[in-house]
Amino acid sequence: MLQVDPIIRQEKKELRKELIERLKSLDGAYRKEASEKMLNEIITQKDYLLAGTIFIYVGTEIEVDTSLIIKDALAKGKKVVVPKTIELGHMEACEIDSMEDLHPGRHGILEPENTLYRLEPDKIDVAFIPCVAYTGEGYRLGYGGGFYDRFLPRGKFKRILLAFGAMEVKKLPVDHFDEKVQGILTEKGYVEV
Ligand SMILES: Nc1nc2c(c(=O)[nH]1)N(C=O)[C@@H](CNc1ccc(C(=O)N[C@@H](CCC(=O)O)C(=O)O)cc1)CN2
Ligand SMILES: Nc1ncnc2c1ncn2[C@@H]1O[C@H](COP(=O)(O)OP(=O)(O)OP(=O)(O)O)[C@@H](O)[C@H]1O
Repeated sequence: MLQVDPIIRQEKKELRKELIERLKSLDGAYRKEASEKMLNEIITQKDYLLAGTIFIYVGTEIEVDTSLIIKDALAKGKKVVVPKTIELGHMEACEIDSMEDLHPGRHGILEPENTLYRLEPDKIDVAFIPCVAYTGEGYRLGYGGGFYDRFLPRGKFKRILLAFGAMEVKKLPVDHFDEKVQGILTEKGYVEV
């Protein structure tokens, strides 16, 4: 069994609550402008340019509007795979051909209806990862499902966090199973960690 430190778990829980509130309170105009800036950043980012297959989350109302990037990637003939949740903590990467392949699933997150077009994680070149908070060192805090901590070790793809700069924090509680990212893309630009 995986050992979870109860103190770290509690710290994450409290921080998550606070940061989800911060995420919700971001101004709509900031969200829109930042999402557009992220598209402009990404289209010049080397890993994205070279990628044949990208794994990218489908942003909700409060997250980055990743539909801009999804459409750009599809228009450029890249293979686009997105998360499809199977059960708590387990997601698979499924290919889409257009935004119309997406339907509301758990928590209203848009996802493909079935796993018919599932792709092995080792076929992914770059993964764009969500968070509710991140540090400059590349640690992230998600909604607490442990989805990404389990998924990321299944492939050797480049891991790029895609988030609002407003969600950066100085420090996060880190447990032994927490997976880091290699790059951070925000509206302020792209940095490697
Ligand atoms: N846009 C987007 N897609 C994403 C994520 C994300 O953060 N953003 N995820 C990032 O991981 C995964 C989905 N995250 C989820 C997190 C929680 C639950 C959920 O059902 N939670 C339960 C309670 C969980 C618990 O018991 O702790 C619930 O709220 O009922 C579902 C999906 C994959 N897709
Ligand atoms: N590799 C793993 N194997 C088994 N369980 C795991 C693993 N990683 C995380 N977990 C479980 O998932 C729970 C949630 O982890 P954590 O709080 O780090 O999620 P998160 O990073 O916020 O969420 P997400 O990855 O879904 O965005 C942990 O308490 C732990 O029980």
